[in-house]
Amino acid sequence: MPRETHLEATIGRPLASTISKAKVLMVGAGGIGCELLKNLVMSGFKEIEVVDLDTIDLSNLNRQFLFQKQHIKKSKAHIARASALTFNPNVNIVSRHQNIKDQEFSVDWFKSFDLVMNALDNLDARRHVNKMCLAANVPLVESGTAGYLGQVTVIQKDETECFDCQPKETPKTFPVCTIRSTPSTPIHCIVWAKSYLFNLLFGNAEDDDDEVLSKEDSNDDETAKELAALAAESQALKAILESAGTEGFAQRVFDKVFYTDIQRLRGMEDMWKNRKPPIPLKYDDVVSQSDNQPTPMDIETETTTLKDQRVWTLAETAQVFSDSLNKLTARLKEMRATDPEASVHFDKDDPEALDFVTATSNLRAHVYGIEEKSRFQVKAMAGNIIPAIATTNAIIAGMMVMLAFKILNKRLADCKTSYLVYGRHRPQLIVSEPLAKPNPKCYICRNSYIVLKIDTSKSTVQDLIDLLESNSLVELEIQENGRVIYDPDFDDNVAKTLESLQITDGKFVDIVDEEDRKIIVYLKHM
Ligand SMILES: Nc1ncnc2c1ncn2[C@@H]1O[C@H](COP(=O)(O)OP(=O)(O)OP(=O)(O)O)[C@@H](O)[C@H]1O
Ligand SMILES: [Zn+2]
Repeated sequence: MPRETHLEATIGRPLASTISKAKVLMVGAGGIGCELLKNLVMSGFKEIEVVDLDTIDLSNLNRQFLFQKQHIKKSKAHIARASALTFNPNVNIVSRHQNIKDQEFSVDWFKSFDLVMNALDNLDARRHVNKMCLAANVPLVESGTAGYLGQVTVIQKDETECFDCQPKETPKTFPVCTIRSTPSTPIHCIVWAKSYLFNLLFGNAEDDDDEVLSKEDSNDDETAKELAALAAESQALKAILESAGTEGFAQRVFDKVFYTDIQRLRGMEDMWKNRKPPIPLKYDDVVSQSDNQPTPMDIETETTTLKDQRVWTLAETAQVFSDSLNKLTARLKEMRATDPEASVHFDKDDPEALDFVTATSNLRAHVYGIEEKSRFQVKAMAGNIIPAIATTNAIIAGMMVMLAFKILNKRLADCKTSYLVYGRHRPQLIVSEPLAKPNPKCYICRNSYIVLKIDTSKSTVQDLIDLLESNSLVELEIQENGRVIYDPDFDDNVAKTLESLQITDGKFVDIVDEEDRKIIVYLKHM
């Protein structure tokens, strides 16, 4: 019996035929994507394109069942394709190991699909695909999971809410002074280690201004002074960096951040009126304490699990600090030999980076009398990890296919937003509600989209203004990704070419006219 017979019996021959001809784009081949691709090839889809920018990591294997140990470091998109084909070889899958934001994935390319399915893990990429699907007028099935929670919905231009119709919660930020001067919890120390110290030592100038630090408390005079002092402190640390690779380097960094800087802070009496002041720590004192402690050799002979799960002694922490600092600076030096702008970014799966952040956050916690954490705990906190659960992904991917059936069967009205909710006293696991109408105030989907073909290397901002004005749009304001390019009081850019302002093929430009009408122009270079 051919494979399709059961499907035709279940959903009817006409829909089975529509599905077999539909061209589907799946963005993301991670936790949800692996489940989804397996579902798609098993439920009659025959034309699938998969895009994922990442490679397979050991930590993916517990839930991304299309991947196995021998696939580590290989492209997720290509391996997902190869594994899915073993379930059903009669499917045409195109895999692309690329970022969905790449220019070649133009509006026209999106238009070539009947349906787009998002299996992504970040707001930025979701927002981009949302915009592209609106511009191309292609239905989008959007999904997401976090632990036991999950969600699926459908986005269709002019019919439903888009991804940006409702404001999204932005990741939590911490006031600069809490992180830099007055931490009181382990997460404050971890954020300091990961977002401040790590970037200062191994990043480049662009990495300095991290978004997790909010500037909201920098208004009053005292705070401004403190911020200036902190900036001077960062500069002094950068000077020590010149001696990277020489003997005593780790000790100099240690004494600078855990002794000299803390000593200065401790001298600010007002700061400690209602708080316990920090106690400066010297490298030599820690190392001389270590006589009765296990030597580094003892640590090495422990199993990785044990070393990960218990809180290290102060001497061990100092040892891990200097080892990881020396290894990371050596790595950076090697990278900069070929690219002077190179930097190392914190990655929870990079063992040396995690060692460094665990050691420095715990040394800081020690100085401030805050509870210290194991490497395992630091990994979860620094990586913002909510454990991913295979079952949640499987349920959500199943519901995505049901929505795909309805959309392709032209029954958008039957589609619902569904939430997977978890709670002991709730009678049901899945709660659904009708798709919401577009938010009339949405800046993204309530605008007109136009595609403008223009030579971006020759055309100037003035040419663009003339073109728009000839279409009766007057008193314009032009923005690109939040950057003001032109408004009636700011004409510095009018003579510049679009290309010189990095407004090139595939970019979106926002136009607001005198009546506050918004138009999103999608630029095509020609
Ligand atoms: N801009 C993008 N273009 C293409 N693929 C993307 C883009 N952004 C994210 N992805 C992919 O979306 C997938 C999301 O899957 P998932 O949430 O399971 O994340 P993961 O990285 O596999 O796991 P974890 O984050 O838990 O380590 C990832 O494979 C990721 O590479
Ligand atoms: Zn919207």
